[in-house]
Amino acid sequence: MTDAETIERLRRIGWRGDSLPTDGLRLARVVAQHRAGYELHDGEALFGAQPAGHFLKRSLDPTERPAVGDFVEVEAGTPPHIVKVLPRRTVLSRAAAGERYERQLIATNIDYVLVLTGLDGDFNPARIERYLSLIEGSGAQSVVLLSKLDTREDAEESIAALRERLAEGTAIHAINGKDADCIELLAQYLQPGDSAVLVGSSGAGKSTLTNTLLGTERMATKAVRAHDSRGRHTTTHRALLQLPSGGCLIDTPGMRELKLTGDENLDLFADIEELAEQCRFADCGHGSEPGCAVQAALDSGELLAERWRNFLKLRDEREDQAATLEARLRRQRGGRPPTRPHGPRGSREKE
Ligand SMILES: Nc1nc2c(ncn2[C@@H]2O[C@H](COP(=O)(O)OP(=O)(O)OP(=O)(O)O)[C@@H](O)[C@H]2O)c(=O)[nH]1
Ligand SMILES: [Zn+2]
Repeated sequence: MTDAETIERLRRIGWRGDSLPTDGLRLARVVAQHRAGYELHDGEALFGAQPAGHFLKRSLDPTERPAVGDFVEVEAGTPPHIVKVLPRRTVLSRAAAGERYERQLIATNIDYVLVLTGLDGDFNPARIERYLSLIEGSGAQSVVLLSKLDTREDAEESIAALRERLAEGTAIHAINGKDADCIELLAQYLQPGDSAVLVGSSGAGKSTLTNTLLGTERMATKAVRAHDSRGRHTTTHRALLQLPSGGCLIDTPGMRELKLTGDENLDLFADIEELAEQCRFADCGHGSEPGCAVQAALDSGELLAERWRNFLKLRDEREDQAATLEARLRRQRGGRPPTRPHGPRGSREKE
């Protein structure tokens, strides 16, 4: 195969570079990670690989290890070894409090995260908001897809409420995942070289939409998938789907549901942060303190109670996680209190 052909193949699975590695190394994309190793795709076929020794050092920041979505340089061998991870253009990650505080990569080099929610019983604007906050800052663009439009006659109301709630300019499309019209509608996010992931809770319609996008190249049905999950080989066939539109869909178990834990970015609530800055006390708890701008906004209706509750929920989760982590670190240090980077906070009135 000529270099031009190899480059063409790699471009089709999302690579943006223009020169191939030398020294007999080849380029490939990580499409799945198993306990036993990595599953790679070179634009033509899948193959297994192991990480080179330097990726296994305990001292290595885990985010520097190969992750799903990465383009990597591979050394031939039995098995082949991943020797280098190329720079990432986007990084989807979440905070993980394990043995030590670390960031856990979900996927890299993803251009679009399609957040799918059914307009049926599954419809939950707060959950959509939390998905978006997880994606925010990753470099990937989020696209909200509302499936099962065909099952609702009054969907307009739900869609309008959601639009009102999400940041202006957020892409929102209501679809019937079984209808081939989706192909054209979503083509803008699945252009040649684009990488997308489809996330959403069970039953939202991810497989249905994937099948529609694949057209004739049908994906395994639910029954078949249950069977497939036992055999690694067949499961990995689904890991990277090249769509007729030219884009590719990375579909790895575990990514589909993008667990909503960790330090979701709170930037989506910038308006609330701004409000809080106007409170009289710098450490206002936004309860019954005099001069609380948040309470005033809630009273006047400027701030919706539900939005405020969502903000608190997200913040509490983050604080819980930080506290758990701190306690664990303290135990490891033998009970000494943590050293704080800043002094104690008192009730300071703002100047
Ligand atoms: N009427 C209608 N039904 C849909 C639509 N999308 C999905 N469904 C149905 O909803 C059910 C669940 O769809 P799936 O595609 O299996 O959902 P999933 O998100 O892949 O679910 P998991 O595999 O559990 O993660 C199926 O019975 C689909 O036929 C839609 O747009 N309209
Ligand atoms: Zn306040």
